[in-house]
Amino acid sequence: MKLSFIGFGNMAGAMAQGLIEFDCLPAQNIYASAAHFDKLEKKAATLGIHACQTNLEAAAAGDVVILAVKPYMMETVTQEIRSALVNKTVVCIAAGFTDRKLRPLLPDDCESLCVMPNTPIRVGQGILVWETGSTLSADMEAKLAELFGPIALIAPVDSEHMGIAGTIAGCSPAFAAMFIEALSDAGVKYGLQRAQALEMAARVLEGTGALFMADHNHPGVMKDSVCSPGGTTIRGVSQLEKDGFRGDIIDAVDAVMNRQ
Ligand SMILES: NC(=O)C1=CN([C@@H]2O[C@H](COP(=O)(O)OP(=O)(O)OC[C@H]3O[C@@H](n4cnc5c(N)ncnc54)[C@H](OP(=O)(O)O)[C@@H]3O)[C@@H](O)[C@H]2O)C=CC1
Ligand SMILES: O=C(O)[C@@H]1CCC=N1
Repeated sequence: MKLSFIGFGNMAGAMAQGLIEFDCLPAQNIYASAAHFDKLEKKAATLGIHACQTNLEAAAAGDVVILAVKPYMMETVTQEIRSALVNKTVVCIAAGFTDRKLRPLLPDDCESLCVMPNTPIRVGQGILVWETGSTLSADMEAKLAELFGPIALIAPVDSEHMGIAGTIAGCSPAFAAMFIEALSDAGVKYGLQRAQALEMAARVLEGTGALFMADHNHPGVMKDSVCSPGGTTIRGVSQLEKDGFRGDIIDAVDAVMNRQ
C-alpha cells in the first residue's frame, strides 16, 4: 500500500513516524506534500519518505490519501487535488469533520473515512477515533485497521459522537502534558531536578493508564488504593476536590466542544 499525506505537520509527521518505526509500512511507500517544500524536504529526508513538490503530485502517488491540513483549508486543498482522488481511498484527520461534511468536497468515485488520531501514535500508543458507517469498502476498512492497529487503539464511533471522542483522544494529550508539567513544577519547587521530576510525572501517567488497561478497575478504586486512612495522599486529593480539579477537566472539554 502507498500512503500520501497532504499536509505534513505535527499530526501527519507523528502518524508517519509511528508507521515507519513500528514496521507497519516501509518509508519508501509514504509520500507527502506541504506548504513549504524546503521544510518538508528536511523532514522527509530524516524519515526516508518522499517529499512531493505539489499536493497533486502527492495525491496521485498514494493508494490512500490522508488529508492532514488544517480544517479551514480542507475545501481549497480538496479542490486542488480532486482529479487525483478518483478511485482512491481518502482519509481525513481534520478536527470537526465527519463523512457528511467531507463527502461534498470529494469526487463521487472515491471511498472515504474520517478519523481523529492523537500524537502518541508516534510511539505506538495512539488512539484512532474511527467514524463508523463510512463509504469505505470492507476490504479497505480491514486493511487500514491492520495498518494502524499496531500503533493505535482503534476506537469506532458513530458520526454523532466523533466530536467528543475526537476531543478526548485528540486534544487531551495537551491536557495530560500540562499535568506532567505542573507535577514536575511541584517537584522542582521541593528540590527535585527538572529532568527527573518530568520523567517521574510522565511515568505516573503512563503507569496509571497501564494499570487501568490491565485491570479495568474504576478510577475511584484506583484512587482509594493509594489513599491510606489518615495518610498523606488523601490530603492532596481533598485539596484537588476543593480546587475543582475534576470539574476543571470537564470544563476544558466543554470549551473544546463549544468551539466545534
Ligand atoms: N496536532 C494534533 O494533535 C491533531 C491534529 N489533528 C488534525 O490534523 C490536521 C493538521 O494539524 P497539525 O498537524 O496539528 O497542524 P500543523 O500546523 O502542524 O500542520 C499543518 C500542515 O499543513 C501544511 N499546509 C499548509 N497549507 C497547505 C497547503 N495549501 N497545501 C498542503 N499543505 C499545507 C503545513 O505546511 P508547512 O509546514 O510547510 O507550513 C503543515 O505541514 C488538522 O486538521 C487537525 O485538526 C487531528 C488530531 C490531532
Ligand atoms: O487543536 C486542534 O485543533 C487539533 C485537533 C485535535 C488536536 N489538535
